[in-house]
Amino acid sequence: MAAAAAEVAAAGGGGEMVVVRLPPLSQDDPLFQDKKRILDSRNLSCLFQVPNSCSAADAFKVLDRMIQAARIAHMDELELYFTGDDDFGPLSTRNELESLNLLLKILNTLLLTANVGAMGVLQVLRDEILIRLRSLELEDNDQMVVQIRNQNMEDSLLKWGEQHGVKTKLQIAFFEGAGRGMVASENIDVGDIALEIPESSIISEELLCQSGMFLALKDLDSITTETMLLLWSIRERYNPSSKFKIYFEALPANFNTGLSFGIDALAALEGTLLFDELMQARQAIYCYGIVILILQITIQLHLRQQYDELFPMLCIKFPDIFKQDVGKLTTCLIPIAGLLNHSVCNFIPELIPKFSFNGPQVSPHILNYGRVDKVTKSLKFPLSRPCKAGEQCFLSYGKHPGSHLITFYGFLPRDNPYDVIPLDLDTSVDEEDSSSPSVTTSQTSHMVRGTWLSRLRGPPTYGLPHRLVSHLHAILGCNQNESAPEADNKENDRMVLETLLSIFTPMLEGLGEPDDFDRENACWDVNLALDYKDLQRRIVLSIVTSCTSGLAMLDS
Ligand SMILES: C[S@@+](CC[C@H](N)C(=O)[O-])C[C@H]1O[C@@H](n2cnc3c(N)ncnc32)[C@H](O)[C@@H]1O
Repeated sequence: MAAAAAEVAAAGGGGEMVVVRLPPLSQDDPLFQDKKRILDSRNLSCLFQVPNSCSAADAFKVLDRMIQAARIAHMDELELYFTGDDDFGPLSTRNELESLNLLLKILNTLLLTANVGAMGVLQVLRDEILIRLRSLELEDNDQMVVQIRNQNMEDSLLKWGEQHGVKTKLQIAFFEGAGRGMVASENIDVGDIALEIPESSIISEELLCQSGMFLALKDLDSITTETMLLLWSIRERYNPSSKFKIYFEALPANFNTGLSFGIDALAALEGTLLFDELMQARQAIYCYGIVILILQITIQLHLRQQYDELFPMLCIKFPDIFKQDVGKLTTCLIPIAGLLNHSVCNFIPELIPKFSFNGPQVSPHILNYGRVDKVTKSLKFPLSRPCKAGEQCFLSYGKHPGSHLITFYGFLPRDNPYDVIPLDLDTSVDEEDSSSPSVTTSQTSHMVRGTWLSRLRGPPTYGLPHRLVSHLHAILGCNQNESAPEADNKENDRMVLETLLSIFTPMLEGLGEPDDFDRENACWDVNLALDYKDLQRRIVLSIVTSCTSGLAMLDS
């Protein structure tokens, strides 16, 4: 947070004001214009003033506006696309966690230097944010099932970590369907550091640079950091005196991901987006594999096999790590932190009707961990929301759709807001033709997702994305008009819903009926492929159902 010093300004009536500044929107943000438009339409800026002497109720009114501004600043592309301009939020757990944590950080910084007058109101604001963050705990009533297993290897790994300066409030446990994960060994609050890994225990390019292998490889043309890390890891894995011996021994014996799908699983996926994604990823690996094979001859190691084994692990990228501090490093292996399981940012429970899925409804505890602390020379994993003793602590691997998570990690989360189906409408209209200036009707790339994630089911959008609906109104030449007779507007809605039905009904038919498969005896990859197909079917079916019930509403 840039210069969030305690600022106190004189108010008109002689009283004093606390000034809270949010970071201005970055002009480099591709969503800058959209965000600015929404902020302006709500008369919000990044500057807020709260009189020192105001009541808690008045302070909360300003806080609500601060939170609104923070939510808009943290909107991602999907939230912008799926959220109507009049949706004040909360928009998603991720958005809410990021927004509240930003405000908490600003208020904590202000409190460090605040005068006595400002202290009271700042504390009221900070406490309210903590209450809101702690209330997100309520979601964790349905965790993954713990399994009792021999975990000598995992205990050795934690002991190894301790000896190498790792500090942690987490233990390792086994979970049904997810392998190992990390569990809070005590109550950990918002902002507490759950895990701290010294830079010297991270397998990164810097470590590589200190090895003899780096000297041998660095002059090879087009060798990437990932390849060098891979080669280093393969050799180090069999080095009996390696500092990382225990870490390598504790790696999973096999990685079951989409990249290792067999022919039956691929056949089940034919015609889906995941099929295309898997083919592309395999192609990329094939090219990458050629580089490896050349190197294999050069350094005479039996690489291919280990390459296949290690590739997914090496795919675990931490793109933000070292961003500011070291600059170029992007990929690294982080012992112990690599045991944190992923949770998608589910929606806030009161907003998501739980009729669609009955599985675990959890959201990540760790969202931001991207920087090596220059002072402590360690990578810290602070909590963005509390984790109670005994509960699994989840990390967000990023805003990934299910297809990506299957391809590289081998699992498919439920209720993932990033599971969207892209829709290319190849007609565009001049924006001037649109009666609604807030909608980019020339945008032809649209998308849909499960309509169970929408708050609005009735007109004007019937649970469908407002941008898509507005675009269709425009290209069908049937824009809504408040002064037109109701029957005309209904007819316009009908045209849009029927057009959508004509797109999605064949798509649903193309996905076929749910397979009458003996799931119990099917291989893991076929089951995962079928889960994915079921999810696609459920998304498309929800669109068809929303259109059909919209048409029924228009009839009634
Ligand atoms: C970085 S590792 C996490 C530790 C891993 N569970 C282990 O036993 O080593 C990533 C792998 O954990 C599993 N995983 C992570 N999050 C999961 C989730 N929410 N559901 C199911 N499996 C998950 C997947 O197998 C994934 O490839």
